[in-house]
Amino acid sequence: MTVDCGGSAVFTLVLCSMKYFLTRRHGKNSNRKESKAAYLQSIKYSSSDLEHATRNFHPNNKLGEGEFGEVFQGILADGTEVAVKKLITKPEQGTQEFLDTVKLITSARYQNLVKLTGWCLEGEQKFLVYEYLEQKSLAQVLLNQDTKVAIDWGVRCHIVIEIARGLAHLHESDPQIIHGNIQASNILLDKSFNPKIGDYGLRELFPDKATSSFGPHVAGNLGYLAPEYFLQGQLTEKADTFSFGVLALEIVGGRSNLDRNFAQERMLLLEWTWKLYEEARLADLVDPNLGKEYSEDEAFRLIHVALLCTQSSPATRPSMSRVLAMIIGDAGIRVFPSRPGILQQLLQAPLSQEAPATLEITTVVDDLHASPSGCCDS
Ligand SMILES: Nc1ncnc2c1ncn2[C@@H]1O[C@H](COP(=O)(O)OP(=O)(O)OP(=O)(O)O)[C@@H](O)[C@H]1O
Repeated sequence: MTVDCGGSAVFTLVLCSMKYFLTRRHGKNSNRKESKAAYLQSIKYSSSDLEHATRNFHPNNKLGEGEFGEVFQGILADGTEVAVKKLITKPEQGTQEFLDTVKLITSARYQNLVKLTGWCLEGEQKFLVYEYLEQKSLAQVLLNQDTKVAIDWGVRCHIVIEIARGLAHLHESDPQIIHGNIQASNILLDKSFNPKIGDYGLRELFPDKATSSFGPHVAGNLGYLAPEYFLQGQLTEKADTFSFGVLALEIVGGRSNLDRNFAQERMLLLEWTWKLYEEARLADLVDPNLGKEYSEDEAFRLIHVALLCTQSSPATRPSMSRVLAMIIGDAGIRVFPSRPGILQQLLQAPLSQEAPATLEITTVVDDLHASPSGCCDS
């Protein structure tokens, strides 16, 4: 009897605590939703705010143009410097999709990601407002002959490590975000050369911007693309790993993944790296501008990891958190890479110094589509 009575008291107590816990959790969730909605409202701008900020989208304020639209430098009414992305969207791309994208981007907030500080939706006009990064993009400071600056070895290592950290964060966030377009122009640098990944979360808004549709813009970035993504549209986090590997080699080498100023065998960075790896001449890959001011151990480690990232088969590429651990020395590198992704081989065959890359690649892929056997498994 006593036991029964105690049992039912315990049962009631358990029920009450569960009810209390669930109510609190529900309360917390709805509070979180409300505060998120309030936050999104607080960073909403009108198009006239942005016109004011960018001097009516004056050409002198234009920072550049990418696959998602033009980017303008602006100063908001409170004096904050921003970069305003004027999205090219189709009328059928609805309000909800855009708002979902804004939510997704704001949810992924992290120190190594370019922060979204505002948005604007008016009719068919859609804008994203980002923090302004003073040093602009890695493509400008590392790869562009006219705008490049000297970046020492320590800073290069810092940049590679922080990009890896940012990508690992995107891949492990809930919901997962696959970038799909990691390249030097999407890595922005603040005044202390801390890198931040830009253009994340936009792939969902532009699902038809598959990289296999050729535009002159896309063709310029082909060297970053994992073969399975380029040829079959298979986008997983391992496609980002591949692009990261190519980017890491660019940072070590101080050159673009495709540089027609070099002789044929050096034109494609990934092919050239593989050749040097096989011949045990990895020091020849390191940017000659660094002279002897770099650590050979660190450079070889980075190159080794980059080759693992660019393996043909996505399954054999490491996750980004593993990549990070290997780069910073928290995990050993126990695997030897084999020849990297097949796309490089496809590109190399018809590549010449004069012909435009788009046509050459289209021809190669047309041939592949005509052939009955798959190419990515080989
Ligand atoms: N937040 C920012 N701060 C400073 N400059 C920026 C910022 N965002 C973009 N830019 C500049 O605008 C240019 C265009 O950026 P955008 O992201 O639209 O295109 P992209 O990176 O060149 O190409 P893609 O669309 O293929 O990624 C960049 O190269 C960079 O110089």
